[in-house]
Amino acid sequence: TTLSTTFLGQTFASPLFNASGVRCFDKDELNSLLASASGSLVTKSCTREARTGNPEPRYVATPLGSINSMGLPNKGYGYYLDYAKAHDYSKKPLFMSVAGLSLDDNIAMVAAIRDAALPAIVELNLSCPNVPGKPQIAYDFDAMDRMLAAVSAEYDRPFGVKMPPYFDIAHFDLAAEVLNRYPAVAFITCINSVGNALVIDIEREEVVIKPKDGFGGLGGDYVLPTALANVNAFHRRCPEKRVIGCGGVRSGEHIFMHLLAGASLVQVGTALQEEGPGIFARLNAELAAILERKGYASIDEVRGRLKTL
Ligand SMILES: CC(C)(C)CCc1c(C(=O)O)[nH]c(=O)[nH]c1=O
Repeated sequence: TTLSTTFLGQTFASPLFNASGVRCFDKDELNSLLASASGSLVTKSCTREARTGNPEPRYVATPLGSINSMGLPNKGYGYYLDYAKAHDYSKKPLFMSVAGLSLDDNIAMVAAIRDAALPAIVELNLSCPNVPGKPQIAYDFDAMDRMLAAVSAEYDRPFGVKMPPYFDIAHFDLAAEVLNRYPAVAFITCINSVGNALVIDIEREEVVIKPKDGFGGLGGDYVLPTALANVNAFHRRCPEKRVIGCGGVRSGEHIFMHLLAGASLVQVGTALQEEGPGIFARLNAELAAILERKGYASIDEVRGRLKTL
């Protein structure tokens, strides 16, 4: 059996890599992912200028996952573009995550990435903030449409989008309708963290993270069924596009679920943060054992095979 697959014309020895934001802040962390058994790596979502992000504690692990309100700390897009220019693409493909604070910032960043003419694959973070008082871009369908029209006009190559979870069938329909207007959107990464959760420490009778009164994005075991639903919903609605699964992956079995639901590649967030890049060797082995046991020759045969009753 083989874990290798091709995606946007590039070869991946394993379908597994980090979720953007996790262990990918600077070149040391990125090089640790490069040295790991992951099939790829993605950079921390970048903004035009470097950001320190929110005050700590801003990430906390819990028995069932994690909560975070990092506040987009990053080195600025130039740092990650330099990393992408120096990267050896024969080792493994590289994704760049972009999360501009405005449409103009996204345009400026993707134009610079375009001009660098690299094999790097852009993942546009649509959980990026909207104007104050309005929901994140991906929850404001007109704003998402305008953002994708502008970015796809500027960035004349295939790219992908990182989506927050949706919870209403009508929202799956509306979001997919917008995405299907843009053939340049070649893949959809589902899901980003489940927004604005609240974790409470009863001994201290306190929240556990400092920013936003303790409200933050949820990851880990809590989100696996929601992640699988979003992967499958967009897999069904966007047959011309690929889906990257993200959310709740901690074992080979979870990866297999994402593949059945329609994922082509699979990202690991909370479990990678907690276990470290060594997790990819463990997950590759667990996934290969499942494929062997079930008689699958490759992960491509599993994709989208989920049966309904
Ligand atoms: C939530 C934003 C700060 C607008 C984007 C960056 C981001 C963050 C973050 O930097 O707080 N955390 C996540 O779990 N997902 C994200 O996409």
